[in-house]
Amino acid sequence: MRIPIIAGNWKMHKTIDEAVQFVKEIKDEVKGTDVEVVICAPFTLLLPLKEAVKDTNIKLGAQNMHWEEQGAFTGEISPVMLKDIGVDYCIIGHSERRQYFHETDETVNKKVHAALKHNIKPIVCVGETLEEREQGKTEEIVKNQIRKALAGVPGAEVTQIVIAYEPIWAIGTGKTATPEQANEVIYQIRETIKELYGEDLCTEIRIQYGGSVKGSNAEEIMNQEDIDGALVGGASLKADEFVQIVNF
Ligand SMILES: O=C(CO)COP(=O)(O)O
Repeated sequence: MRIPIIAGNWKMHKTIDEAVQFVKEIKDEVKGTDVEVVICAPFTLLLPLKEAVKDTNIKLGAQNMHWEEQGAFTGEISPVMLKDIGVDYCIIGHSERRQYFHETDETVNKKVHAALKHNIKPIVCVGETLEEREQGKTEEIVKNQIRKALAGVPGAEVTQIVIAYEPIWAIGTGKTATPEQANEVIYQIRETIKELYGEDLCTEIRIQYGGSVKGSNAEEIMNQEDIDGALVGGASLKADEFVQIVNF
């Protein structure tokens, strides 16, 4: 039985006051849910949010991390630092990081290993561009990203990982993949996990969809057989919209 996970990815948004206020507004509204609720916030908000989510069912995630524990890496944040705050999750390999900050399949893999070592659950993002989809390469691209992201991860740890399928053409564009399109690729991802880790583990691992998820389409997406949750960008910034998605 996979517990669905709905995670907000706030990207580069919100001040401390806004973040704390957001938690105040949603905490009673989401406490009855059966899904796991996560907010992935900018680094500056993690400590105040940790305090704000105390005694709630809301978990905390970061949006990136370095793979080293410490060192001369100006501007970076390590898994040790995130664990020190008490972060539960970290998004790894978001397409915006791949596109704007030179994240590669290799650095994604290093970060996945580092996160697992420090008991931070990685939310690993994969997804194709519009051009790749139009060329019929979606499956090949996504399967390849999965194999490289998980390289060297033992079966005993793989179910700690959450995978987020985020077609790049659906991020922030208002263009959602149809629930069937999303489910089809997520099914293929599960097949890849099956090839790598066998039948049991592939039915345990959670795979989210991300890309223009909002209150009005959350239910049809979440009702798909292989989709175990959502990674929500823009709509996770508005308290009422995020509550609606969590309570789909
Ligand atoms: O990138 C996303 C979540 O990580 C999706 O963003 P939007 O929900 O704004 O399309």
